[in-house]
Amino acid sequence: MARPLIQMALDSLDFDQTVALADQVAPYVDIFEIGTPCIKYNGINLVKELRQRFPDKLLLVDLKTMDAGEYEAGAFYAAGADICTVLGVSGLATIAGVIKAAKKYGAETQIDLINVEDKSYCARESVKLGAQIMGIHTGLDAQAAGHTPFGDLNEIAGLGLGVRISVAGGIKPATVQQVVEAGANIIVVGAAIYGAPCPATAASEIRELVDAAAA
Ligand SMILES: O=C([C@H](O)CO)[C@H](O)[C@H](O)COP(=O)(O)O
Repeated sequence: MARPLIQMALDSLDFDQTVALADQVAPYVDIFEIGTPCIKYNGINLVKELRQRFPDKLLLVDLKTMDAGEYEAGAFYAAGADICTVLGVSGLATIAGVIKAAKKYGAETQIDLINVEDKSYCARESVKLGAQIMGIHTGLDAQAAGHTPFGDLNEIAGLGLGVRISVAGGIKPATVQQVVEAGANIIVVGAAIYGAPCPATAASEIRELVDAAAA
């Protein structure tokens, strides 16, 4: 099995704390995600800062675009994003716009399937348009209501779409093996790292667990 990537969700609103956390966990993760609240609060300068500080990391900007796909995402790809997210619920025209912007910069598009009613249909159509990553995502509010991403992950992995699958939504050490075995290629971790007493230690533990599960 190819080594799954670990994506660190940077969900703080504070610019300096975000950069400091990225510094701490950098040795253990593959992708820095600038989370939606974080990018809304800090804007494109944070993309430029992380791009400059971490030229070897993949940078995902969690725009969760809902409209004006090409126009909105284009600026973030231009600033150095390797991946931008677009909401599956936005519809195929907006998804196609983000994909068009990504292609212009040799970058990638992730479809966030959060709250999409027919996830299989959305995933299939998005792949036809050229999306490279399907994002299985149970958001923070849905997590608080007791939901998990595991059922959706099994559904989308079972389609055999030939694209990478990202999973997010309360992933922690105890659930790493389950999501790797279910077919996730990108493991997104936020609170289980940034909420730990030592984020670097927590990230290191997740790295070991991911690599062991994939071995
Ligand atoms: O995308 C996220 C959330 O919707 C806020 O934008 C989180 O970054 C994602 O859920 C990962 O964080 P955890 O669930 O805390 O692991």
